[in-house]
Order: sequence, then structure tokens, then C-alpha cells
Amino acid sequence: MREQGMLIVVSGPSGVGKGTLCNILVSKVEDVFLSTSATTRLPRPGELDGVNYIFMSHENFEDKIKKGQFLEWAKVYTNYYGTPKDVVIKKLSEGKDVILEIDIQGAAQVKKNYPEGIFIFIAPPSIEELEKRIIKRGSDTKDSVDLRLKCAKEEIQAAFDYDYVIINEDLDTAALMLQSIVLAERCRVSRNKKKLLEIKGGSQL
Ligand SMILES: Nc1nc2c(ncn2[C@@H]2O[C@H](COP(=O)(O)OP(=O)(O)O)[C@@H](O)[C@H]2O)c(=O)[nH]1
Ligand SMILES: Nc1ncnc2c1ncn2[C@@H]1O[C@H](COP(=O)(O)OP(=O)(O)O)[C@@H](O)[C@H]1O
Repeated sequence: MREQGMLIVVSGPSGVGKGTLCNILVSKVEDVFLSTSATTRLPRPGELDGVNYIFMSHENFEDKIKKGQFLEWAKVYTNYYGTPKDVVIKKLSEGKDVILEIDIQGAAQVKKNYPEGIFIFIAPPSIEELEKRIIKRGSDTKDSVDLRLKCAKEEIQAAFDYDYVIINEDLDTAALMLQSIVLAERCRVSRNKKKLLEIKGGSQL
């Protein structure tokens, strides 16, 4: 068991497949914990409180901002979204890798406070394909689809500040890429110094 897990940020436009890819990652790779965000948006059909999101009122959310209970938070489209701090700190200290599926504003806050995090951007093969995926999901009005597509173009510009980009064209390939990044990052020498010392004996590297 590792002493400290890695903080992994996954961002990308709405409908690109972040949720799908993160769920596959959690099902395939051990010791990965997907953080559940808090939000003021209403649940979509089938979404469960505490599973997909922790749904709360604007008042409650603002109270938690004041109390410093979020690792990061942002207003995305018209609602607040934030990462509850306590759970993330606990899971990292248990040696779990924590995935934050958050927007580009939240990712920038994490990068400022936690530069050793790993920043992964998921991009669509094209804007046309992104539009198809958002429409296929069936949870957005025409205005909401248009707003998401407009924001997508600005979000893709932010990809240049990330460590990795995955173009989610073929789902199986993209899922494998995400797993590969996490597993390769676990193999960095800098993260394995203690283990190497244990194996070779002695305290000198
Ligand atoms: N900053 C921040 N963004 C979040 C958080 N949780 C979700 N988001 C982002 O909020 C945006 C809207 O998410 P959602 O309402 O699920 O809509 P979707 O992206 O269309 O599925 C997405 O870009 C998410 O990545 C969070 O805790 N913090
Ligand atoms: N590589 C892919 N090819 C085709 N459809 C995909 C692919 N990845 C995800 N999808 C579909 O696109 C839709 C949006 O995916 P979702 O994971 O909800 O996106 P996000 O979490 O980024 O908003 C879902 O219907 C999902 O099944």
C-alpha cells in the first residue's frame, strides 16, 4: 500500500465521455477513488443523491464555501459545483488515487494549490461528434446543448495547460489510455523511493 495517493484531475467538455471513462477506470484499476462532487443543479432522471452528485441548495453550498469545506469550487453554466475537501484528503492519506472530474476553472484552482497533481484533458474527435453525444444523452434542451457547445470551444483551448490529452474517439482505446496514464504515473521513480530502499535494504539511495 502506497503512503499517499495521487490526485488526478479529469476535465473536458460536457458530453465528451468523462463520466463514462472515469467509471471504466474505477472498475478496472484497484485503489482508485472517484470523488463525488456537490452541486446546486437539479438531478437528472436516474441520478441519485450521494452517488452521482451530492445535491444541495444554493444557500447550503454558499455556507460550505464560507466554511472552507471545498477543495475547489466553481460556477459552471448556471450552477455551483465543488469538491468536498475532507473525503479527498482522507482517501489520499489511505494511499488511494483520487479522481476529480471537474471543469477547467476548478482544475486551475487545484493546479495552483496542488501542482503535483496529474491533469488529464478529454477532448472529442470533433465538435460535430460532441453535439451528437450531448443530444444522444437526451438530458439537455436545445439552449442547453448550444451553451455547452459554445463553452466546449473555450474549454478545448485550456487543454494546453494539462499534462495529458485523450481524444475520446474509440471508447475502448480512450479507456485504455486513461488506465495507462494512471498506471504509468504510479511507476514513477519519485513515487517509489521508499519501496526501492526497502527492497535493497539500507537507507541510502
Ligand atoms: N469545478 C468543478 N466542476 C465540476 C465539479 N463536478 C462537476 N463539475 C463540472 O461541471 C460541469 C457540468 O457537469 P454536469 O452538470 O454533470 O453536466 P455534464 O458535463 O453536461 O454532464 C462539467 O464540466 C463537470 O466536469 C466539481 O466538483 N468542481
Ligand atoms: N468514445 C465514445 N464514442 C461514442 N459515444 C461515447 C463515447 N464515449 C462516451 N460516449 C457517450 O457519450 C455520452 C456522454 O458521455 P458522458 O460520459 O455522460 O459525458 P460527460 O461525463 O463528459 O458529460 C454518453 O451517452 C456516452 O455513452
